[in-house]
Amino acid sequence: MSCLILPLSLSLSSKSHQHSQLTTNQCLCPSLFQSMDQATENPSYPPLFLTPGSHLHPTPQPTTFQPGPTIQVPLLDLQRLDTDVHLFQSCQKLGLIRLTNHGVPPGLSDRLFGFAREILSRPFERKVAELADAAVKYFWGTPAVSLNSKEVNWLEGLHVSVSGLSSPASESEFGEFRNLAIEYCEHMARISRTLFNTLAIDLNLDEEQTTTYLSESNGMFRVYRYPICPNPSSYLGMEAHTDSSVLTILNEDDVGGLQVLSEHTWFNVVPVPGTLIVNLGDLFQVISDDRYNSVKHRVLASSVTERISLGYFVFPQEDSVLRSSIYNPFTLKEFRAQVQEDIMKTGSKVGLKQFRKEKPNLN
Ligand SMILES: O=C(O)CCC(=O)C(=O)O
Ligand SMILES: [Fe+2]
Repeated sequence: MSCLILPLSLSLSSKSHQHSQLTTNQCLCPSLFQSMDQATENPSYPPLFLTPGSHLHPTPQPTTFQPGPTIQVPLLDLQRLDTDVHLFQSCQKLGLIRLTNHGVPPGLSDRLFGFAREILSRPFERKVAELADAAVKYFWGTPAVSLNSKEVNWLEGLHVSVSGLSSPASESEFGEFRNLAIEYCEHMARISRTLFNTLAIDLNLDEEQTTTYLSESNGMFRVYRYPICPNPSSYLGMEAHTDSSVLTILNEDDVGGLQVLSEHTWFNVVPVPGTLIVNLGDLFQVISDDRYNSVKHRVLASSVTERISLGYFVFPQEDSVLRSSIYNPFTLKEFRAQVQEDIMKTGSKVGLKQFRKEKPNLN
């Protein structure tokens, strides 16, 4: 029997999530009702994610999402990068590495995870009210604060720009969280700079490019919570995407769910405590003339356990022109504008294809 969830009106922009222009849905699927106890009347969950009986449940995707085989992510020691011949090959092949010996104190990560959990488990209405105009922004149902995705992403999160963290507006409610986030982002900046400087050697970047193609002050920090999902084969925690950054650093709890696409297969990335995952973003692919790969990834939803992860994204200087033999020159600002325009038009990110000098032959 197919599971019927009948949305009468569901417009999947982040605005529509927030104002719930959703009317009655009816779900006739018994298995969903069985999962109800877990997912359910959690007052901290966005109404969009409440149980099928809540009348606000969105339409499931037609595709089914499943765990895949496990991938061995190359493990690199941040203290030994110079001598680690595997760095370039690892990044080129998969676009993903695991970092050990990265110097982030375990206590700092633990406290940040603790705060993230505490803030996100506040009642939904409180999160919305407190974070409406705050430097720390709350979002749900979409992969990022300003992305109007056509898919429902089974997640909620906090978004803050590194420059926003130092603004006085972020102090009050989030004092302690903010202090930890500042300290954490300083570590992220150090790690991304160390990695980028090493990779820059292989890219033959000159001094100016090495400086301007990575701007630590232009970083972004997000905390994600992936709520329990009654029907995880029909929804993704985060939809498949490549990151728009130069580099992304992920720190996850032990729940798992991250998957990467390699040779047409979705592989599970199994959490390894104490390590960080680094993935290359679109802008790294550009400045490497496609020698390095911006890896496609996604996050599975879970019907059993909530998942928390921390994401740090680093970008070039806003007005720095990225040059490549394969792509037309563009700035970060132009790239972001194009991504937003594509999402508005098509419901998803088109990405680097838009900037290619020679568009791929579609025939
Ligand atoms: O939560 C995760 O592990 C992945 C997050 C992610 O892909 C992103 O923020 O772009
Ligand atoms: Fe991502």
